[in-house]
Amino acid sequence: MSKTQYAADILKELERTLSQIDDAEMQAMAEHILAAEQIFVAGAGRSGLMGKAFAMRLMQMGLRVYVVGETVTPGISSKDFLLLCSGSGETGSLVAMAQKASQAGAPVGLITIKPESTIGKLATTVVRLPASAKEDTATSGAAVTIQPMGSLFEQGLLIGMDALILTMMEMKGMTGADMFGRHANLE
Ligand SMILES: O=P(O)(O)OC[C@H]1O[C@](O)(CO)[C@@H](O)[C@@H]1O
Repeated sequence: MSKTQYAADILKELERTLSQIDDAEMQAMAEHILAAEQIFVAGAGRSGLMGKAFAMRLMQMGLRVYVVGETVTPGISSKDFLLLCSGSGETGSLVAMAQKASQAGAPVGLITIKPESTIGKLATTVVRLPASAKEDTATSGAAVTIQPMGSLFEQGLLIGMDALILTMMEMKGMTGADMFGRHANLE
């Protein structure tokens, strides 16, 4: 198949996936994030990279945000919010984080393919992104995506979380210009 046809097929998969996100779930996630004193973001591998991209935008919105595992990340408390990005909702390190945050009284948010997962059951608020999980692509996921492992979920995460940023900017009456002043200048 041609390279541009592959790209066109990926875009079709993404459009189908993103159009199934529930607006009310996105709104609830935005409200939790804006209500938190501090936001902690985590995900494994490529899901985590998308989480980091989201954390950058939260910082540029003027929110106090940390990526879990960084040297400057403090402890979580009940006034904070933990946002986990996990297609499967079963990644071991993230399950442990969700348990610890819950024990500390912090609400947990999850963006996932599987709201019924272990993390989904621990979470206070969930956004379902109906892509195909990395373990499914070898079998039933083939019907959902031509892409390997969690690619469709990870792409959906990036765009879905950018939509979440726009939602929160609207809620706060904020523009891109307001945020640009916080862009890194040591690059
Ligand atoms: O999103 P999940 O299910 O927590 O899985 C994360 C894992 O999936 C991958 O993103 C692969 O698609 C890995 O980089 C990472 O180990």
